[in-house]
Amino acid sequence: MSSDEQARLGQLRDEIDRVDREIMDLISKRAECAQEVARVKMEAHPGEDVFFYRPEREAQVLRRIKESNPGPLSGEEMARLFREIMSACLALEKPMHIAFLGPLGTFTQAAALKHFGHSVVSVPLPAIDAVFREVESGAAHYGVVPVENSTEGMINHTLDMFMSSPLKICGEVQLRIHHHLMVSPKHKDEEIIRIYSHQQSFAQCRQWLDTHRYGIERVTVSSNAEAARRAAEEPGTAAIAGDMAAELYGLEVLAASIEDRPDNTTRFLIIGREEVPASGNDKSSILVSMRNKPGALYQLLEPFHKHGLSLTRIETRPSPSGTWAYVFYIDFEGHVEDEQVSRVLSEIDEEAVELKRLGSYPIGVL
Ligand SMILES: O=C(O)C(=O)C[C@]1(C(=O)O)C=C[C@@H](O)C=C1
Repeated sequence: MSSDEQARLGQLRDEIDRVDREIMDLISKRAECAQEVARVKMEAHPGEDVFFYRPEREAQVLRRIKESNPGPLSGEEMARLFREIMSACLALEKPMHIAFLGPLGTFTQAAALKHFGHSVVSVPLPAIDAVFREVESGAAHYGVVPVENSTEGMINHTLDMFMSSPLKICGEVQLRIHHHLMVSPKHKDEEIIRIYSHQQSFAQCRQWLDTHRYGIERVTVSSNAEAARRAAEEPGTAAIAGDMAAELYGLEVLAASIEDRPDNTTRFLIIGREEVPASGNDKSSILVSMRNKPGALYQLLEPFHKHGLSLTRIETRPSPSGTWAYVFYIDFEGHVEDEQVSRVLSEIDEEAVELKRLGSYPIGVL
């Protein structure tokens, strides 16, 4: 290294050290403000269940950061940094217990960390209904469950849980899903005779498997983290799973991003016990059952058209009790506090056998 280069780097690193100290002082000031916010909330609601996590406020903060970011870091990158700062500030107020479809290393865990940041207590559970129960009982503050995949469609188990659960949808988060074929470095010289994965992951990589690993036995297991765990132990096996599972079980990636569609994305819902106030850019979800008669679907959709509300999804599910002919799961833009939304809902209510409001929540920011 030339002495000129050394001198220049020395100056720049001194500058970086100075900036780091300033950032640290400012983050500490921000954390003290969050602690003060917690005191104010507790004083205002003595003896009550205080909601420290404010999804609408977090969405507003992250949106503002993205919009006002001067660069050169991208808006997404800057928002991710602030996501972690807010997560640490919230943990000072109250550490959040987040239940999710486990085990550790699943895409649902990755979605939970993307949404809440890393300063949370992770509660991996073996099934979607167990996540609902954990939040319903109050053992976890919030839950994270997958609801739809861009390649494979809806996750019906999650939709069906809302028919009986009192929980509300408090948020959504989308995750680009990259699947990798992975093996244990201990067994990598052996011929692969079996591949483990979750049924959804097999479906999302079907064409790649048919082209590149045709004829190898495919064994479906409960999650792709479980697939990675098995591949780590059993010689002659591989797993299809994501980065977190590869890291957790020390597997080596043989073929990366083998999903058939490059835009393969899963949407996850955040479930909780309380309703979320409007954030300024929100979505709502409802379950509606209509009488089995001609024009029922038209009657259901007409108020949305009349009041100019955009539907983002409509799904039909079979009724759990024989009394409902159809159950429609509907997502649309807007918040129940909006006048048009409350008009649409009361018009639907007049025609429906049952209307269940699942919640209004900020449109995913990250
Ligand atoms: O504004 C609040 O209510 C806070 O508690 C502060 C704060 C933050 O760090 O900005 C922390 C947690 C909440 O989820 C939202 C925002």
